[in-house]
Amino acid sequence: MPSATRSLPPSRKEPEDTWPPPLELSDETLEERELRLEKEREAKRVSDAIDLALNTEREALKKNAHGAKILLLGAIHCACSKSTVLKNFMLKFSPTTFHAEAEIWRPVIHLNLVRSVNFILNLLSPRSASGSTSPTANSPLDDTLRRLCFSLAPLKSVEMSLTKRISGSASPVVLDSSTTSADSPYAHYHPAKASEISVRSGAGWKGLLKFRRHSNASLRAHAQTISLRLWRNPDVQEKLREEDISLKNQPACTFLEDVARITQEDYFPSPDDVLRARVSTIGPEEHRIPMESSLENGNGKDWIIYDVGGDRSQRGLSSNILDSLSALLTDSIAFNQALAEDETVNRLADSMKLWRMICSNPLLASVDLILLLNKIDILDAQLKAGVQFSNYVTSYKKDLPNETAAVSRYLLEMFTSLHKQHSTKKRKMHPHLTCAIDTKATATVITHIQELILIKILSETSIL
Ligand SMILES: Nc1nc2c(ncn2[C@@H]2O[C@H](COP(=O)(O)OP(=O)(O)OP(=O)(O)O)[C@@H](O)[C@H]2O)c(=O)[nH]1
Ligand SMILES: [Mg+2]
Repeated sequence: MPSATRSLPPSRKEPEDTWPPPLELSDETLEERELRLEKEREAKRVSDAIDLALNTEREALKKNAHGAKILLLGAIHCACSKSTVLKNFMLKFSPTTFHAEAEIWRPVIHLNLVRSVNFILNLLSPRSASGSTSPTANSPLDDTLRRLCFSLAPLKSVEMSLTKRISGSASPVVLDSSTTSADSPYAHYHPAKASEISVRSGAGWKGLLKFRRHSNASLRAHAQTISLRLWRNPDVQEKLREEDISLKNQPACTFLEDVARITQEDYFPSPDDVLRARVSTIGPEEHRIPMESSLENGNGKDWIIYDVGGDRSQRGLSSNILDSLSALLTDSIAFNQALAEDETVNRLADSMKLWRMICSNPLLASVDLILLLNKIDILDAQLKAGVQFSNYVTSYKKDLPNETAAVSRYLLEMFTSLHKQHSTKKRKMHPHLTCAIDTKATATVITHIQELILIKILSETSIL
């Protein structure tokens, strides 16, 4: 028989560190009490071991983890704002680095300007008889324009030397309308078809530009002629209208408005200039964005953005980035343009196809999706200019308003419903309509993305 002794002697106290605090069990025998305490000590040992393991894991995660990993998706060579979105991230999170690098964009901005000028000169020049597609082919160039073309002819070699500096080769990787000869099939400029100077991924091309400040003396010498006699020349503007060319929708071409400012000897590119500067990137890139303010991201870690590139049929995802926390599709709302590589495919339709593929990709099933539909400013300008959205997107009824608010709502509904239909698991998506060259508006969108991602990081590291 077990001892019948029941209550504890009142004088005996539990040690202070006993966990959990003793229960007052007046009918507990001494043996039962010992047994209970042993069980409680064991439970505490297990609980402490779990806490220690969790803390060690949390610390290891904090040490090794990056602030966030983002997979940047978007068609290549579509000028769908991938690089511009990246520049916005850099400006927001790493303003000192952004400003330090601004100088590198100076020759790019000058090249953008020179190419716009040479494109116009190409358009005005008399074409060779064979293969010409220009309406100016048969009309004699008036004397003033001829003299103008002659006086700006040296800019061809300025373009070549800038191209060489930036891409490392005198001829661009891909030719575009501004540099093509008169009988080239590109003699007609079309924004969707215009390929541009391209640089290979990596920071190599920036390295090339870092240490040598290029002289823009030749460009400066022609600044007045470019601005007053060419760009503000009503005949030239008329010619562009006849050809149905809107350079104003090409941010890199809008440097024509700023010739005097950007050709000054001490010109230093502003953030807006850097965002408008255009150089096409080839190949996948990994961008590490250091956080300058640890307050901004909570733990001061670098953010890594993978621009995985891809093509229309397949977007390769490598296994080492599959644990990426978020995927961000950046695309432009190009409802009235065709793909450069296939004239029969509408770019908006292609964007939707890509979005469908991303939503249904099993590898991304658990990844948060963020959608940035860019160039809302161009959409707005086109609708205001009378371009009918319903002519290109036939599911948009003709009696619906041809206005930015209604069209944007419709676009968001289309992308949201594709997400719902094609996601294999239930998850949220975060859509935004943006103008990526508007730094202020984009900063707000990035703050929103940042909050989403930080909540996710914190919950994954069990801090929340
Ligand atoms: N108006 C306007 N222009 C934009 C917007 N986003 C980007 N751009 C401009 O469009 C051009 C192309 O943008 P990028 O960011 O270089 O496009 P990308 O997707 O990196 O293009 P690739 O490197 O060729 O694949 C640049 O001159 C940008 O300044 C926008 O929202 N509105
Ligand atoms: Mg790019």
